[in-house]
Amino acid sequence: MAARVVGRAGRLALVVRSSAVRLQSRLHGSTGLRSGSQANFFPPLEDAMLPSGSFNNRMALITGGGTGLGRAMTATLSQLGAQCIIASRKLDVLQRTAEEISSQTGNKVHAVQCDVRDPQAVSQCVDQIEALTGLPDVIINNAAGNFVCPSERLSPNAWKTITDIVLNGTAFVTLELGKRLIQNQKGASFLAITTIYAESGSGFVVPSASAKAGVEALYKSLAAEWGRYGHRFNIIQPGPIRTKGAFSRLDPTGAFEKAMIDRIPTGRLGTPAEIANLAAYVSSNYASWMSGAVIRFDGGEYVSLAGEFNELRSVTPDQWKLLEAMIRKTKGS
Ligand SMILES: CC/C=C\C/C=C\C/C=C\C/C=C\C=C\C(=O)SCCNC(=O)CCNC(=O)[C@H](O)C(C)(C)COP(=O)(O)OP(=O)(O)OC[C@H]1O[C@@H](n2cnc3c(N)ncnc32)[C@H](O)[C@@H]1OP(=O)(O)O
Ligand SMILES: NC(=O)C1=CN([C@@H]2O[C@H](COP(=O)(O)OP(=O)(O)OC[C@H]3O[C@@H](n4cnc5c(N)ncnc54)[C@H](OP(=O)(O)O)[C@@H]3O)[C@@H](O)[C@H]2O)C=CC1
Repeated sequence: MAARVVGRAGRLALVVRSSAVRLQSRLHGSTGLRSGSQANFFPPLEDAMLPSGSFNNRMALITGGGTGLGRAMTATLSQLGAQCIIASRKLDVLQRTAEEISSQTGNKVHAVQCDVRDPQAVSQCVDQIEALTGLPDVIINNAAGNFVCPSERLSPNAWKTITDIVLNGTAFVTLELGKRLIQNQKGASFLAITTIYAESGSGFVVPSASAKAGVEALYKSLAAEWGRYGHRFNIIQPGPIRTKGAFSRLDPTGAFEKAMIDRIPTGRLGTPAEIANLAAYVSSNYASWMSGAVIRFDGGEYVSLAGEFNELRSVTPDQWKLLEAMIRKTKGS
C-alpha cells in the first residue's frame, strides 16, 4: 500500500514538474517578459501623480540625483514646483541632468559636487546649499554603492567602500542637515531609499544589505527622536527597477533578469517614474502624518520570495484535482 502511494506521488511530482516547465516556457518565451499576463493588469503610469504646484516654494536635496532613480525623483519634484539640488561625486553628470530637467520644467536645479563618505565634504556641500537656496524642506538620501560579490572575495576596502557610501554617507548628510535645521527651527521631510533585502538580508550583496539595514535603524530611530523638531523620517524599499547603475553591477550579463521577473507577482520590473511618484508623495505635505514608515515597493517580490508554498503557482487545475483527491483520502495521521 505504502509503495503504491509513494509510486503515485512520485509520478504526480514528475507530472507537476514537467508541466511547470511547459508553463514557464509558455509564459516567458524567449523575451523573458510575461507579456499577456499579470503585467497587462498592472501597467505603469508615468505622469506626475500630485497636483501641479505641490512643491512650490520648497527646496529639495536629492543625493545621487544625477542618475537613475534619483534623477527620476528630481524630475518629478521639479515638475511639481520644487527647487532641487542634486549632489554626488561626478559634477559633469550632475550638471547635464540639472540642465536637462530645468529646461523641461522651468524650475531651477542646482548641481553640487559631494562625496558623501567625507563628512567635511558634506559640511561644505551644506554650506553651498545654504548659500544657493537656504536649508532644504525635503531631503532624499538616495546615493548608494553596490556590486554582487561572494563574501569570501571581499577585501576590507570593498566592505568599507560600500558601507561608507550607504550607511556613513546617509548618516553624515542626515546629521549635518538635521543639526542645522534644528538650529534654524525649520522642519523637514527626510526619506531614505533602501532595498527589500535590508529586512531579509541577502547573500552576495552583504555590505549593501548590512549598510541598508543600518540606514533603516537610523531613520526609524530619528523618526522617534526628532519628531519634536518638526522632522519626518521615512523609508522606501524598492524592488528591482532597471537603472544602468544597479543592473550593470548586480546583473552584468543580464542572466538573472528573467528569473527576477518570474518571481514578481505583478509580472514586471518597476519604473523610475513610479518610485518618483511615491517619493514625491512621502516627501509632500499630503504625507505630513507619515513618519517612521517603511514602505516596500516591489511588485510583490518580497512576499513571493518568502512564502513556503508559493511554488505551487505552477500546479495546473487538473493537477489540483488529483492533489485534492489524494489529500482528502488521507484520514488521520
Ligand atoms: C539575482 C539578482 C539579479 C539581478 C539583480 C538586478 C537588479 C537589481 C535588483 C535589485 C537591486 C537592489 C538593490 C540595489 C542597491 C544599489 O545600491 S544599486 C546602485 C548601484 N550603483 C552604484 O554602485 C553606483 C556607485 N558605484 C561606484 O562608484 C562603484 O561601483 C563602487 C565600487 C561602489 C565605488 O567606486 P570607488 O571608485 O570608490 O571604489 P573602487 O576604488 O573602485 O573600489 C573600492 C574597493 O572595492 C573593490 N571592488 C570594486 N568593485 C568590486 C567588485 N565588483 N567585486 C569585488 N570587489 C570590488 C575594489 O577592488 C576596492 O577594494 P581594494 O582593491 O581592496 O582597494
Ligand atoms: N535600481 C534598483 O533596482 C534599486 C535601487 N535601489 C536603491 O536606489 C537608489 C538609487 O539607485 P540607482 O538609481 O538604481 O543607481 P545609480 O547607480 O544610478 O545611483 C546611485 C547614485 O549614487 C551616487 N553616489 C555613489 N557614490 C557616491 C558618493 N560616494 N557620494 C555621493 N554620491 C554617490 C552616484 O553618483 P556619482 O557616481 O556621481 O557619485 C549615483 O548617482 C540607491 O539607494 C539604491 O540602493 C534599491 C533597490 C533597487
